[in-house]
Amino acid sequence: MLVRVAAGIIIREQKVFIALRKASQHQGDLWEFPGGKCEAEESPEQALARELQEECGIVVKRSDYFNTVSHDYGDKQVELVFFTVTEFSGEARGDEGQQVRWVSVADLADYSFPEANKVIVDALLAS
Ligand SMILES: Nc1nc2c([nH]c(=O)n2[C@H]2C[C@H](O)[C@@H](COP(=O)(O)OP(=O)(O)OP(=O)(O)O)O2)c(=O)[nH]1
Ligand SMILES: [Mg+2]
Repeated sequence: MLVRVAAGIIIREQKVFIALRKASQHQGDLWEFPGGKCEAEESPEQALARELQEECGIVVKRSDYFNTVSHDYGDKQVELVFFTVTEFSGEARGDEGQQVRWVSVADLADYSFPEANKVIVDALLAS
């Protein structure tokens, strides 16, 4: 099963917004950049905007392509399209009951992310 996912690296005042995946979800109990699966006929940008509104309650005003990561989890193959989100309206929150946090880029090293995120987190830490 190959799924295409759009995820947002939401940045405000040098901090990044991350969310904890629910234990019951795939790659559960790990931190993520919020986002979700692209529906048929939906571009990654459109999926990103929809998912961030649903999961975090924000309206994306500016997103920029960051990187694409393909990863095989064995039970699931994902193509993750990451965007930075630097302008949005609303206050980012966990609208699906998920724990959320604004963390400084350097502190991302203290959080456990799914394996596919390693290259992204490393790139942010090096930036
Ligand atoms: N959103 C997000 N998903 C990630 C990240 N890293 C990573 O490996 N994934 C994987 C976990 C999942 O297999 C898939 C994303 O699925 P999802 O659970 O967010 O999808 P969704 O929001 O549409 O949720 P659902 O309808 O399946 O509940 O991508 C990440 O940083 N953010
Ligand atoms: Mg999601």
